[in-house]
Amino acid sequence: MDTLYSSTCRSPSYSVSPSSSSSSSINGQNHQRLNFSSCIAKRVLPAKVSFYSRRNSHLNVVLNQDGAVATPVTPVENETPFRKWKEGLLSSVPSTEEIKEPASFDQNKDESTVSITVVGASGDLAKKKIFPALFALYYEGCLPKHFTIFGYARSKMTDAELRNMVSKTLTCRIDKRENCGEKMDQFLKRCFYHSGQYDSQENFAELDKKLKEHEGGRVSNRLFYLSIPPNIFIDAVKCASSSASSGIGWTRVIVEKPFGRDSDSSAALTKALKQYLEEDQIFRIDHYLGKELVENLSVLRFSNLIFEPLWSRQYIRNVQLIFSEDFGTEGRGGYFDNYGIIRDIMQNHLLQILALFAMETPVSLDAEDIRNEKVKVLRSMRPLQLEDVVVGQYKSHTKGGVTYPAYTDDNTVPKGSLTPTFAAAALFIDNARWDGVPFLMKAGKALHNKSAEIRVQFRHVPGNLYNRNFGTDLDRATNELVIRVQPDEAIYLKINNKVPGLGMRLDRSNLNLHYAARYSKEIPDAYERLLLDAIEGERRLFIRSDELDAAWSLFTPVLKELEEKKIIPEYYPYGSRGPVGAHYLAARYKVRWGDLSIEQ
Ligand SMILES: NC(=O)C1=CN([C@@H]2O[C@H](COP(=O)(O)OP(=O)(O)OC[C@H]3O[C@@H](n4cnc5c(N)ncnc54)[C@H](OP(=O)(O)O)[C@@H]3O)[C@@H](O)[C@H]2O)C=CC1
Ligand SMILES: O=C1O[C@H](COP(=O)(O)O)[C@@H](O)[C@H](O)[C@H]1O
Repeated sequence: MDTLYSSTCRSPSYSVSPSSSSSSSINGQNHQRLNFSSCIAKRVLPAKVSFYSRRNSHLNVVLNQDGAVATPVTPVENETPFRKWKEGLLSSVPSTEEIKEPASFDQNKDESTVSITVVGASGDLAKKKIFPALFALYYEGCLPKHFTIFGYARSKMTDAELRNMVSKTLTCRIDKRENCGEKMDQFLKRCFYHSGQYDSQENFAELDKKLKEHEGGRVSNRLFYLSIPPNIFIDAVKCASSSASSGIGWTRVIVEKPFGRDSDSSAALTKALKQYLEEDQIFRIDHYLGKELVENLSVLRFSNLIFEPLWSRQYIRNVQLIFSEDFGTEGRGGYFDNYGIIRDIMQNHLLQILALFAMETPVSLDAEDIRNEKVKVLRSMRPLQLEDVVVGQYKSHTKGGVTYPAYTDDNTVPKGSLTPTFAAAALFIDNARWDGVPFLMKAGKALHNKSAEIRVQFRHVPGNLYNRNFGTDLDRATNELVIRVQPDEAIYLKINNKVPGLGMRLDRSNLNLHYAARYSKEIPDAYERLLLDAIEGERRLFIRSDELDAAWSLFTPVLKELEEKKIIPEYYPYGSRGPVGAHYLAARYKVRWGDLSIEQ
């Protein structure tokens, strides 16, 4: 059978049965070959994808490798999500956005525009990630025909100055360099700038006027990316929604973390956002969900028979989620000191990975089905205890004649700050699948390497015939699955193997899927995937408010305790492997950190 592709195309009027999973099963009479260059066609999705999860402004088709084959079944205007829901064909109520969307939108798809406004365009994230990701999408042909990008910030800049700033950060795909300079020029011509205050209705109304000029009377869809400090989120949302939202078409807002600093502040932020936006207009970004290997977690688990049966307390001894960076917080100390590593990395990135890893099989790949399962995991987690947390902070260290600073050497960090730059925690999911299995997390700045990985340590083989070949250290003989999220993406499984020869010597070897060796294509940056999803209205990789509440409920009590009791962090040298307390914590649950073993 052909590889199945699911695609969203721009032509109206046809829809396809999800069960049409091969060209032979497609109604013979009305085959149509569609020409399109939509980037989505290049994204392979499993056949059983929920075909109504995407916006009704797109046509979903079943494709073979070299093109699209669609069966016209029912005109799209008769198949709005609202109607499908009423007819019992959708499991969840369609979003207000979907209900509001005018029927004519589909017919005018080619004539609609998308305007992307980067609020805080002069800042670090915009330069480092957002503009380069937008260019990469353009480069790959993933942006709609009519699109405009606006930078918005207080800094005074002309369009030319913005373009100059942006151009310094653009790069071309290493696997496709042709016409790169030309593409950059074309992209930059679509970038504009408007200077304004974040709390000025007047300034946002000026932006609205400029956007309208570019939209040229077409159906206009608007995406605002809030790349600004959190204390000005609400002002910006208020002004954008009342003075610059789209009159016809959708308006969406991507909100960057941090989403509050505890349960109360997060709930207050959500409440304030919802004064101006519906939940389905809010796209809370966690860029780890856009990383290739994090997205692959569900594929690995749900489309390979060999993993899913092992995915429980019956076979898994412990799961480790490890994040480390080999640089400190220099330059971001002002932000970081108010948050610390638990809020910066654990409560969001690592916890999101844990939820995806541990969730039950969702009903479908629909955003709501996946998020429903994730939230169940988060709500099944045992409250985190202070004794299950270790905190550390890096101190100055001199190596090879170079002196690396302590966390508190940064001028923007208060002297004597106790903010953790390292933390380790033992978490438990009190449900039938994971009862008693420790989920260990570890995250730190200024460590010996930069990496993010998931390690799954399996149980011992009962009555193992080869036990005597392993000596006394049976833990070393257990299987371990490693999902290396970054750098140098890989999935490898440590197995025991006979060393070739006449004797019976065993060693541990890796069954290794090394991405650089297997795939020639460059892996897209997480922000590319997430921006594209936001443009398409795909919410699967964004955080829903109940997920956020559950994540904060887990960490808020322990964060409060750490702060109230003024727990002194364990100091570790810059560039080291972190505080020794992390080993004691793991040992309490009979776990050894996999990243610290000799053979990793
Ligand atoms: N940088 C990163 O790597 C990451 C950032 N984030 C989040 O993304 C968002 C943006 O981050 P980043 O670009 O680093 O932030 P910046 O500190 O660079 O701020 C972005 C822009 O906001 C404006 N700004 C900064 N401080 C204030 C202030 N006190 N009052 C009003 N405006 C201000 C400035 O523009 P102007 O003065 O021109 O108006 C600045 O260029 C934040 O929420 C951050 O937490 C999340 C993950 C990673
Ligand atoms: O959200 C954040 O992530 C970065 C790490 O992201 P990565 O994609 O480079 O791994 C981290 O440095 C930063 O402190 C944190 O706010």
